Amino acid sequence: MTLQLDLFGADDAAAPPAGLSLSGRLVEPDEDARLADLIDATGLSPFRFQQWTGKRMTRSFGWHYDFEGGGIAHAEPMPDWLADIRQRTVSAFGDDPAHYEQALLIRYDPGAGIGWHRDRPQFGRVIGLSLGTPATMRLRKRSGAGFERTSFELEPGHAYRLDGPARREWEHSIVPLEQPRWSITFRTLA
Ligand SMILES: O=C(O)CCC(=O)C(=O)O
Ligand SMILES: [Fe+2]
Repeated sequence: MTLQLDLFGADDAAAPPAGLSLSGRLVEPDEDARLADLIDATGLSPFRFQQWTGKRMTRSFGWHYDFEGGGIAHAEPMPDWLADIRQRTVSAFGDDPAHYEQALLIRYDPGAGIGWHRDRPQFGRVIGLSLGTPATMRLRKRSGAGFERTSFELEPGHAYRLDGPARREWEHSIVPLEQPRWSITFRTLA
């Protein structure tokens, strides 16, 4: 797995964080659209956190993080098409697909993004597949009074993996887009 350094923004001061890896193309454009349809057909619901309702639409399989209760609980098993895409995506990074027990499907409609966060500590490594419009994932890590920052392109049909410092020390976010984007993220349990 080679890191595609040209995908990193030229203005970013920081080197790519340790623990971030990017795949090559795993999904061709015609299949990209088919996967987006399959995601939509699962019955997505607006992300909710306390009184906030996000603009992004989500559905979890395997395990579900309950933002109200603050823990994880079993969710419906992954359908076959999702287990197939997990096989392809996770094995591209040399990992065992069976270890990635959670899948989160997201559709970002125009105007929807995801704010600065680290994924919940109940989860371990994260592998994400991007579909639809290209986007930029921003990364930041506290450094003195400010932040060290970097970013990379989320190319449709390509995947990223967050482990080590990229997973545990850096926060990530995606700016709202004008065209829809879908993602499938797989997580191990911590
Ligand atoms: O859409 C993505 O690729 C990232 C989603 C994300 O950061 C999350 O669900 O924690
Ligand atoms: Fe995340």
